[in-house]
Amino acid sequence: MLTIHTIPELRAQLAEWRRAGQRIAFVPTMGNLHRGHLELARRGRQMADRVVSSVFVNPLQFGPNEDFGRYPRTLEQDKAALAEVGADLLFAPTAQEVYPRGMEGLAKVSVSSASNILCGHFRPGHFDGVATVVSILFNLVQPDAALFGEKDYQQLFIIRRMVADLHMPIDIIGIATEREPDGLALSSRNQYLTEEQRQLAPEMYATLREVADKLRAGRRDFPALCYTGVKRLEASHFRPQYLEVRAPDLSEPKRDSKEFVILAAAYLGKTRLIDNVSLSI
Ligand SMILES: Nc1ncnc2c1ncn2[C@@H]1O[C@H](COP(=O)(O)OP(=O)(O)OP(=O)(O)O)[C@@H](O)[C@H]1O
Ligand SMILES: CC(C)(CO)[C@@H](O)C(=O)[O-]
Ligand code: BAL
Repeated sequence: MLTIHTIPELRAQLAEWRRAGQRIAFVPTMGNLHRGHLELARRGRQMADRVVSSVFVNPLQFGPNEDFGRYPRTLEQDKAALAEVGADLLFAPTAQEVYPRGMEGLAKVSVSSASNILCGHFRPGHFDGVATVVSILFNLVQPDAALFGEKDYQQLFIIRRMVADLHMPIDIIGIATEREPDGLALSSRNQYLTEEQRQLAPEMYATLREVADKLRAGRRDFPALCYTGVKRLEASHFRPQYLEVRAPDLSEPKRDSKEFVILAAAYLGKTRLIDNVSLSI
C-alpha cells in the first residue's frame, strides 16, 4: 500500500489508475481505525479496482472546546490495518496541505437544510466543516464511489444531499454500524471512557432499541417516547443532548409513517457518544 502526504503525488498516482480505466472507491476517515472503518475499506475492495482511504483530523469540523487536540492519532497502526484489508493508497495530508491559505475566509460548502438540527444544533459549524473537507477530498480523489458509516447518520444524510445538489458523479454507499458484543457502536472516542463508563455505554443502544420496540408496538406519542428515553439515559449517568424520533430524511415523523430513525447524542463524563437505530414497519 502506498502512503502519500501531498496533493501532487496523490493526483499523479490517481491519474495513472484512471488512465488504466480502474474504478476507485474512497473511504475518508479521521484515523485511529477500528473494525468499523476497516469494514468500509473491505466493502470498497469488493466494488472497485482500487481502494483509497484518507486519514485527516480535520480542524475545520471541531468546535473551540472540542477534542481536536487530544483526538487519537495512530498513523503507523492505521497504515498496517489498511494494508491488511487490501487498501491501495492512504492519503494522510497535513492541515497546511489541505488548507494552504488557512481556514479564515475559506470557500465553504453548507448543506443548510440539515446542518443546524440534531448534532448540528450542539456543534455549530461542524457539518459545514465536514461538507467542506469531504468536497475537497472528493475533488482531489474523484472517486467513483465513497463509503460512509451509518453510525454518523446525519453526516451520511448531509453528504448524500451535497453530492446530489452539486451534481457530483459519486455513488455514496452507507454501511451498517459495527458494534461491540454488548451493542456499543464502535468509535474512536470509546477509548476516552473509564472502565465504569464503558460498562454504562451500551445503555445508549439499548435505549434506542427500546424506543424502536415501542414504535413497532404501535406507540406514536413521539415526545413521551423521547422523554422516557432521555430519562433512561440520565439514570445511567449520561447527559443527553437529544434523543429524537425522525423520518429517514430527518424531518419530523408523522403518525402514519412506515419508516423511522431514532437518534441520540449524549455525554458520558467528558466523552460525547452518538448512535441511531432505523426501523421500517
Ligand atoms: N462503528 C462503526 N461502524 C461503521 N462505520 C463507522 C463506525 N464508526 C465510524 N464509522 C465510519 O467511519 C468513517 C470515519 O469516521 P471517524 O473517523 O469519525 O470514526 P469514529 O470512530 O466514528 O470516530 P469518532 O469517535 O470521531 O466519531 C465515517 O464514515 C463513520 O461513519
Ligand atoms: C467524513 C470525515 C472523515 C470528514 O472529516 C469525518 O467527519 C468522519 O470521520 O466521519
Ligand atoms: N465521525 C464524525 C467526526 C466528528 O465527530 O468530528
